[in-house]
Amino acid sequence: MKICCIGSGYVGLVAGTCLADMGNDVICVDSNKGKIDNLKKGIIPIYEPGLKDMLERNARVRRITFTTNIKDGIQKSDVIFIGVGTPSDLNNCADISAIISVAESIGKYMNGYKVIVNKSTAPVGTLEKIGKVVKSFQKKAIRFDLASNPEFMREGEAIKDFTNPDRIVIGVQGEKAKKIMESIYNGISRTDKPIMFTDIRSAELIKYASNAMLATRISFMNELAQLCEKVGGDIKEIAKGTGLDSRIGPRFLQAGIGYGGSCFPKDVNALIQIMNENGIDAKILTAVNEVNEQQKRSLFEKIQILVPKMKNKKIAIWGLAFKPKTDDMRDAPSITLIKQLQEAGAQINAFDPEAMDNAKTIFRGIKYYDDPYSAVKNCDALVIVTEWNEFRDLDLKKVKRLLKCPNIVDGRNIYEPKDMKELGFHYLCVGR
Ligand SMILES: NC(=O)c1ccc[n+]([C@@H]2O[C@H](COP(=O)([O-])OP(=O)(O)OC[C@H]3O[C@@H](n4cnc5c(N)ncnc54)[C@H](O)[C@@H]3O)[C@@H](O)[C@H]2O)c1
Ligand SMILES: O=c1ccn([C@@H]2O[C@H](COP(=O)(O)OP(=O)(O)O[C@H]3O[C@H](CO)[C@@H](O)[C@H](O)[C@H]3O)[C@@H](O)[C@H]2O)c(=O)[nH]1
Repeated sequence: MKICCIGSGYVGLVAGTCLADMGNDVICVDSNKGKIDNLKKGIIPIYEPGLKDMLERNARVRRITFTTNIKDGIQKSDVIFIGVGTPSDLNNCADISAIISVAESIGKYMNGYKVIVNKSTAPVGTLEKIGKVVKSFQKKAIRFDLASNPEFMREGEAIKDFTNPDRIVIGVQGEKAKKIMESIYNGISRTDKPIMFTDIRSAELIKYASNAMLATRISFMNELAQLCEKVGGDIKEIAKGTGLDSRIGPRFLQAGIGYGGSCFPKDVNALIQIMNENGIDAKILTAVNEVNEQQKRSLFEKIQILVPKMKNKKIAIWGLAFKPKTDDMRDAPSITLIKQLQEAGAQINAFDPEAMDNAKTIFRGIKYYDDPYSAVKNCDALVIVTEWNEFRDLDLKKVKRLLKCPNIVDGRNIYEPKDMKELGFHYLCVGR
């Protein structure tokens, strides 16, 4: 199948590369010339395990190519995947202007039947808008079909999630487009993963419902963690004990410093706005959001317990990315924390295995270090913000020797409170 992926960000690039690896001919289009120039040279704009190898393998045989020429991409393809960004606008609604601009180009340049597939997360009704815009920009009537195929990949696990997903959701009308979509995902469906065909509006809502449900679980556990800190109890034991109920399941029950990233915060907000616009008071999701904001701020309050006067104190931070195995800083809880620390007059020493280059575009006045040990030297406290695996096995006796004061605030519960006490740390974590 000849496929064009418009938007070569996280989703477009990972989906495009995997689709090429499944035997399709893929053209990746992006309006950002610098990004495309780099991709042509094999420079990948994101850190995603496994992506570089897969991309190189497919680029070598030209199964995947890159261009800024959207007309070319559209005309040479049978199926067009839209994967452009849908950031929050000033009212916290999803801004779909990039999708609409792509729809205009598709209408203008299409030269034969196409299946137009939206992969970007967008409000219910967006696919119908895309259809109207495409039609209104056509010079003569050319048939096309529409599909909503939301993407559920997680950053850091994106290749695995795309090639071995729990489900593939496709909202589509018409047998022809359904067959084409089925054949694209044949490689995946053969491994017994179900393709769920549904109506277009349900497909659009399934995406928001999934992210909002997961965010709800996290906020619920974070609120319970606050209770544990008042009355005793260990939130990790509570997650384990409740997660053993097969109706609940163990995943996405980790209390921490609040959810971040390019999806949960913006998608929860967008669903709240969609509900409000339709006269529904989004009580649950409003609370999910509020608990998350509170949880992000709570880390600073814990540091203050150990370091009451923050002015000119040195605080080491391990982990800046919103989660491990990515260099993505979008809506990372580290941004809230570092702002609070800097306002209180603290100096920041930071280390992250992958996200420091991106962090440098966000923060001012921070010192970056090449390894976790150098970052803690002479600091008044160490704060664990992202649970990179490499932080779990470090020499904590060495960390204690290097710190000026043996204070650790562990926002991700990666260590055991009992072990830390035995090692002589003043150790605060979340809900235990
Ligand atoms: N990041 C994720 O893990 C993830 C997972 C599932 C779904 N999503 C959703 O997928 C969509 C894309 O997310 P992302 O993280 O890949 O975004 P991104 O910001 O990383 O990438 C979007 C890309 O689209 C390009 N673009 C914007 N307007 C364009 C235009 N008119 N023509 C061509 N290119 C254009 C940008 O230059 C950018 O490279 C969003 O709706 C997001 O919510 C993201
Ligand atoms: O038990 C948990 C699990 C996650 N998180 C936090 O939640 C955020 C999101 O994590 P995760 O879902 O792993 O990362 P994303 O890459 O943002 O993926 C989410 O958002 C994507 C974009 O919509 C979807 O495609 C994915 O299915 C969905 O998991 C991060 O800040 C995590 O630290 C917790 O605090 N506790």
